Amino acid sequence: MMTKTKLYTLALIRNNSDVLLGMKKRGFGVGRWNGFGGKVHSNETVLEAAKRELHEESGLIVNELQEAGLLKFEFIGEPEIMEVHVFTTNKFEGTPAESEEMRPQWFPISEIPFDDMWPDDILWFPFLLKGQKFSGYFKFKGHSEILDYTLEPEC
Ligand SMILES: Nc1nc(SCCc2ccccc2)c2[nH]cnc2n1
Repeated sequence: MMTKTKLYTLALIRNNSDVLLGMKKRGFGVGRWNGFGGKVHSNETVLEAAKRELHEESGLIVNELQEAGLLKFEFIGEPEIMEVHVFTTNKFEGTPAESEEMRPQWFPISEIPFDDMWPDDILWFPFLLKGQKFSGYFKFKGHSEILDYTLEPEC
C-alpha cells in the first residue's frame, strides 16, 4: 500500500455532564473546537503522547486515560493516513488554561458545537458519550467534505 499511516492522539475530558473542548488557534484544524491531541513522537507510546499533548494544550494533568476509539482519516491527494487514537477520562487535576495552541471551554453535552467542529465528530461523539468503543474510517475531500466513511462499535 502506497499510503503511510501516522499516529495521532485525541483526548476528550468529561466533568459530569460537561465535556472540555479547545478552540484550535493555529495549525491543523485551526478555527474548530476539538479534543486535545497531536502527533506521537518516536520515543513515546500513544498513551504517553496523549497525556503530554493534553497537558501542553490545556494544562490539565491526567494519570489515567481510557481508550475510547480509533479513527482513520484519508485526505484525497495526500499520501498520509492519520490514525487517531481517541481517549477519554473524567479524572484530572488542575484547571484548564489557554495555551498557544488551544483555548479551552467546558460545554454541556447538550450544547456541543458540532457546526464548529470536524464534520465526522457528530457521527462518533454518541459512541464516546455512551462509553461504547468505536472504530471509524473517513475519506475527506478537503477539510470539510466527507466522501465516504465506515463507523462501527468495537466490543
Ligand atoms: N475530531 C477530529 N480530530 C481530527 S485530528 C485530531 C488529532 C490531531 C491531529 C493534529 C493536530 C491536533 C490534533 C480530525 N481529522 C479529521 N477529522 C477529525 N476530527
